[in-house]
Amino acid sequence: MIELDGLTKRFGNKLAVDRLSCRIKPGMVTGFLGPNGAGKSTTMRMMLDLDNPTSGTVRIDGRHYRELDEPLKHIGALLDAKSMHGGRSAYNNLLCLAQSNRIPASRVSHVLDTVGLSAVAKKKSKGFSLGMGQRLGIAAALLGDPEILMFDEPVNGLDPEGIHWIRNLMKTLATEGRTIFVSSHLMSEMALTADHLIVIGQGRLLADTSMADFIHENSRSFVRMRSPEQERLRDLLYAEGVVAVESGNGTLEIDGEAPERFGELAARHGIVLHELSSQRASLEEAFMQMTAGSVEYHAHSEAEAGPPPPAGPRWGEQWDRRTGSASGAGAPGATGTPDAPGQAGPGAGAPGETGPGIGATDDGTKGV
Ligand SMILES: Nc1ncnc2c1ncn2[C@@H]1O[C@H](COP(=O)(O)OP(=O)(O)OP(=O)(O)O)[C@@H](O)[C@H]1O
Repeated sequence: MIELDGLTKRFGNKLAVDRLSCRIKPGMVTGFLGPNGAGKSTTMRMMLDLDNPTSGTVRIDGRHYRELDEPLKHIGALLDAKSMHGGRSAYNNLLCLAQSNRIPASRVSHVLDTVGLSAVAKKKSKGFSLGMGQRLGIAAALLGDPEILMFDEPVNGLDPEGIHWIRNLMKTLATEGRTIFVSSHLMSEMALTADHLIVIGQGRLLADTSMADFIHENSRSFVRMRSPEQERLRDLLYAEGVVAVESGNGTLEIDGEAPERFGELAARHGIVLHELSSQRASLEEAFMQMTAGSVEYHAHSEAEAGPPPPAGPRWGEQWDRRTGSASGAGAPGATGTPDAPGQAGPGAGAPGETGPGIGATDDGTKGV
């Protein structure tokens, strides 16, 4: 279990994380979502004691990271796959990490096997592809066989087979009762992997809910009908007291209704239908809707912005009414500069730890 209480991080004038409180529970995959610059990485770094909170606390199984005897045995993390020592082999990178955390060397071969890198174990990691680097980072996270695992964008650079593999790995680890916390920008992937979601925007908690509830509460469900006799159909629906909105391409949309009723109605009146379908927004649409007011970095060209939304009342408007949020708000912010010196460094404070801990390599750079 990871517990955040009022976790706050300020970089100069920039409030990166704003009084974040939540529990990340064992036995499930918890997805961590937020637009660019929302504060996800900063939150994860504070969980690993790589950044000092301005205020608030993080507890890992009831204790601060620094109080964990051998941190890698409690929490494993993939934050930055490129942080391994490039001049060392995959095996030696992991061996150094194992030795400095009193983890048996036998675990090195075991985790290399788990991530599918046994064949290249003796190869220098600087020659690794992005996907191989990700796998090596995941191996490092698994090294101490920890109960808590944290992955920041784990599918970056992975091919479809690799994405499938990491998805199953996370689910299996969760089934074993571990706490799995994962951030990703790939919504379709998150929808397939996560059981629970924590969503932040501009450092603040926007949602802490099950995946099913998140999609249900933040997306519009509607029936889509398309007919070569659209006017007749619309008149018929109107006579039945049903509000149908034209949405282009000859389709009509009806909010929150069951399709059976309209199929039967059309059949009774001999109206030909070319489409009758039940629609629900995807996680991606639900996420974009929820975070619309807290997106910091917007695309401004027409091409980037995509086609204009179809006419008629949209579920976004409904959401804005509920929350009072203004869609599309937020000026482009400044890109961050490195944190001030003096923050908790690699493997900071772990009692008796002589080498790198989580988040550190022995050359002092951030690692896993
Ligand atoms: N070391 C730093 N110094 C100053 N500002 C920083 C620093 N690190 C992060 N920031 C700022 O804090 C905010 C949160 O950044 P963070 O990297 O945590 O967001 P994120 O949600 O992980 O973004 P992304 O999805 O783009 O990776 C951003 O506005 C960022 O510019």
